[in-house]
Amino acid sequence: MTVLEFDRLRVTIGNRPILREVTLTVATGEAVGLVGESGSGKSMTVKSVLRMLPAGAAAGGTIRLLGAEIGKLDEAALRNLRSRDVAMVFQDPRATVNPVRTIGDFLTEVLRDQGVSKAQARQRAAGLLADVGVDHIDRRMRQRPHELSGGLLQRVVIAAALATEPKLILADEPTTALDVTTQEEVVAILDEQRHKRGTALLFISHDLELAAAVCDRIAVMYAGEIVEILPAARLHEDARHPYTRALLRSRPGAVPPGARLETVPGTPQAAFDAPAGCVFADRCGHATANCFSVRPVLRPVDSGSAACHLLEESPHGA
Ligand SMILES: Nc1ncnc2c1ncn2[C@@H]1O[C@H](COP(=O)(O)OP(=O)(O)OP(=O)(O)O)[C@@H](O)[C@H]1O
Repeated sequence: MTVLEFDRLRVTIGNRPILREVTLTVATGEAVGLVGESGSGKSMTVKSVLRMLPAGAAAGGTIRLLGAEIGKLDEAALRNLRSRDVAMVFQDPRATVNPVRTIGDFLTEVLRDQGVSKAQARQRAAGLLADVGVDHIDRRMRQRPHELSGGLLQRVVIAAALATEPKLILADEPTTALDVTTQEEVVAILDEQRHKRGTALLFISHDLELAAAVCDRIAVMYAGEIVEILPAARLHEDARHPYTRALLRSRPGAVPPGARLETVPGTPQAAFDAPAGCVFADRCGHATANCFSVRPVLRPVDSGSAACHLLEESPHGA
């Protein structure tokens, strides 16, 4: 069953295109990673799901969440989805948790909003903290956010996200603000808990390898478009789009220690000044005249799909 479906999602701000024809699905219990460089449109895609786009933004195409078309929901239905069926985890836990309330109040409030009694809410909150690996639970419940490290606080945010037993978690760079060891621990907790509960996950990251470690499928974004979708387990073997391959070569682990690291040539493009044809054409070492004039669409390639003329049998078929 499909939990979330983007069908040719387009977003513009003023008359600037931000997202162009984003088509992607997330199935029940599936984890999909949305990866790409800064400005590629990952956050805008996620914000579209709960109609949280910035003022002045307009969306086209359709998004279906648990069968409901997002654009057609009234405010009450949207609030229900936000408070019950979909949870969000952002980069900075300190921006999510009220700084003057205790951790216990923060968690029990989420549960009380679901109609759970006060005593039960405290018990469930303690259980959730244990699930995400928080120790000294009684003390933590009495503490305020500034008394907890970033990693610990992000665990609290994950506990709150799990509290409503959502069908889908939207995680936007949930570990970017943390140091590497803490990052791994927090990602492992998210991974373990969503597997245990069968929760679907849309995981936003600029880090391909991190996304591949926790996701079933990876969607690679560039300049407001998805250029490739492939199974995470086949990332290195099956990546075919020149941009995905360039990203993989530019990872620190891709070269032996001391060897010079490759970078993706050129600078990232924004959707609004992308060329008429392929968005990656002017950074691609293999582009032909066709790539600059005709826009490629996602087509099946190996175990996934890619939008690249060079991978098509008939280069003019797009
Ligand atoms: N409030 C806004 N007003 C106008 N343009 C915006 C706004 N927020 C983002 N953009 C533009 O939308 C495009 C996509 O941005 P988005 O934040 O979705 O990228 P991202 O891939 O999530 O990047 P990052 O990893 O840096 O968060 C960028 O070109 C960005 O400059």
